Amino acid sequence: MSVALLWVVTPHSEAATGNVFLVSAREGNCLVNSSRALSRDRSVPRNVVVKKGVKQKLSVSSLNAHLGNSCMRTSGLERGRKLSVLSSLVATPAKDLIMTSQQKVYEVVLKQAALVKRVGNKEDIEVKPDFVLPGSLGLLGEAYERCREVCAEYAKTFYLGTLLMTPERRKAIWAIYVWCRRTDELVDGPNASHITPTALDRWETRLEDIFIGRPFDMLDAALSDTVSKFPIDIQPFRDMIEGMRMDLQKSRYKNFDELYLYCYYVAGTVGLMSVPVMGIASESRATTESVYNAALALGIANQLTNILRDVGEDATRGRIYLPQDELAQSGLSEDDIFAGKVTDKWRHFMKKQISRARKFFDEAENGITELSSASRWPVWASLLLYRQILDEIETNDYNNFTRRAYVSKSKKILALPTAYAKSVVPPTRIPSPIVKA
Ligand SMILES: CC(C)=CCC/C(C)=C/CC/C(C)=C/CC/C(C)=C/[C@@H]1[C@@H](COP(=O)(O)OP(=O)(O)O)[C@]1(C)CC/C=C(\C)CC/C=C(\C)CCC=C(C)C
Repeated sequence: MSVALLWVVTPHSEAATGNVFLVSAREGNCLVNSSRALSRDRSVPRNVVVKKGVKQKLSVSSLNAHLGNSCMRTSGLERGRKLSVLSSLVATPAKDLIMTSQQKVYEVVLKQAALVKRVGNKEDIEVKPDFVLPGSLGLLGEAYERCREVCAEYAKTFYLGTLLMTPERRKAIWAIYVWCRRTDELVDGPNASHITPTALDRWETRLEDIFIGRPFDMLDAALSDTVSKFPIDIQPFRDMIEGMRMDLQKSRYKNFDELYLYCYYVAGTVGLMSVPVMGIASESRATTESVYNAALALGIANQLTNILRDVGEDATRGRIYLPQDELAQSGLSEDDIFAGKVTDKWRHFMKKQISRARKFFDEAENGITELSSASRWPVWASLLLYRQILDEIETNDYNNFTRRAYVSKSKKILALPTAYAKSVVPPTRIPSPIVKA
């Protein structure tokens, strides 16, 4: 993965403003809001303030490099390791035995949908204006600007799509994107070999701090502001970190149930984080749950596609993100994957995997139409572009061992007007079996 150079702000002076006191905890970009009075209660207004600093050229991975240092001295370490989604979802071991990963994840979907229903998710969501303290004028704006730059650098097409969204929504999506990208970089970036479960625990502590309005650095501050404005729950963020833990510990998946859970953790979560920002169209008659389910499906579809594209590359790292029982059913062994020979058995296996990924894309499609109008185009574009990777694997005669399936620039450009045409289709108006409760 390429590592783009980014401009980030490094605080260089301490600033005390009202009851919010920002301290540069070390030379790096560590922001600590010392106001312990800040409540966990989401109804209490939280001020996210970032400190003015000098610009320094850094990479995304170097932004995470301080994870092992003193900035993590704060309370979170004492809080101990967080419970995994499984333990939070499954009340009893007996229940654990009978629930599939899809059922467990669906409980998260219901929880997220309920939150949005409670808070309300009108298309014209009223976003609170930035609360700017004297001396911090525009710093939040600067934080979002850094997020915009990361997004524009790493995800060009998607970034263009976000420009169609309302300014508040697009800023929020950039902030979420940056947090996801940094989280992924922990286990997938150049410093990945140094990442330990403890480092991920610290990252989770930092996440908790973001949600209580105590951002550690500039980029965290943007997310802190975002989660104070939109009905976004912390669970999908925690779950993404859980996915990174899984990646550290596990390199084989017994069956699709195990793989599904991994895909939820690292990608389905992105869908759940994004919908509260994107908004559901006010005229939509679909249930909130069904829209969240579609968002989850798009994340799963993207991740399955990603896995199928990268089989060869992952194998060189000793990783096989494929259901082992299905490999065996097709008469394939691990050695066949490491040998990397395209055989009829492999083609047969791949056809089944591609067909499953396409089903998840199909499931996502209906949900996109229910999103607020300005959010539909970037999501359609992302679906069409990612789904084409599956077509390219077929074009490569299923050689995903030594050939990377890639969608040409011209095909990408062609997909954009198609995405636009799909995005102008209005949401369902007639009540359907999945009408809002
Ligand atoms: C419009 C849109 C796509 C919004 C999502 C924006 C967002 C917050 C993206 C974060 C993506 C990210 C960096 C995730 C970290 C984990 C990860 C890397 C997941 C893989 C993404 C692909 O990234 P890439 O091709 O760069 O992979 P490499 O790192 O190079 O290997 C994933 C495959 C998952 C991405 C998942 C999504 C984009 C979920 C999309 C779902 C929605 C936006 C919900 C839409 C709503 C409905 C109702 C369908």
